[in-house]
Amino acid sequence: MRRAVCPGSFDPITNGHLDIIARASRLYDEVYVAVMINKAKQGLFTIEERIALIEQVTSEFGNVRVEAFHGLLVDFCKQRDIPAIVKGLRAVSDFDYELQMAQMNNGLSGVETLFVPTNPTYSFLSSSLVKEVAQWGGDVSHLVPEPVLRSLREKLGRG
Ligand SMILES: O=C(O)c1ccc2[nH]nc(Br)c2c1
Ligand SMILES: O=C(O)c1ccc2[nH]nc(Br)c2c1
Repeated sequence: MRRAVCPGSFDPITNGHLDIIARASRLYDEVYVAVMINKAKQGLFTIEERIALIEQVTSEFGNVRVEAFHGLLVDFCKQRDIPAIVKGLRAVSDFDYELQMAQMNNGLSGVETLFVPTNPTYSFLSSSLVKEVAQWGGDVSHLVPEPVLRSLREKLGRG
């Protein structure tokens, strides 16, 4: 059983994230989406809301499991026998940090990181930008899945 993990905060999941997860789900038998619990940062969506939204929009793939985690990603991987991390790369600016993390994770545990070039349509996309635009009433309907759009509108009363 070939497993991979797509880690992130997913606050909330965007079409860019969903594209990476969809492509990973076609490459691996089982894909874990690991939602990072970050006590230091109060997100717009709770961990439970993020997990529910991800489960809703990935259920059609049939091989995606969504779980919260805190601490080291390599420990999450070790506990579930996951040898590969799959991450999207939007631009060269992502690469510096991602390379450092990949080398650290591989050094710590042997877990490999595979990079998927994002669909150019989503190169500019991030959760924080979506939240920023939505809270000022901008149209993000083409940037997030429908259930996320509904939740954003409920939370922000706009967008
Ligand atoms: O949600 C995040 O924080 C986040 C960050 C970086 C990311 N790379 N690939 C994916 Br999917 C991804 C998700
Ligand atoms: O949403 C973000 O913050 C974020 C960051 C970095 C990312 N790389 N690839 C993807 Br998809 C991605 C998403």
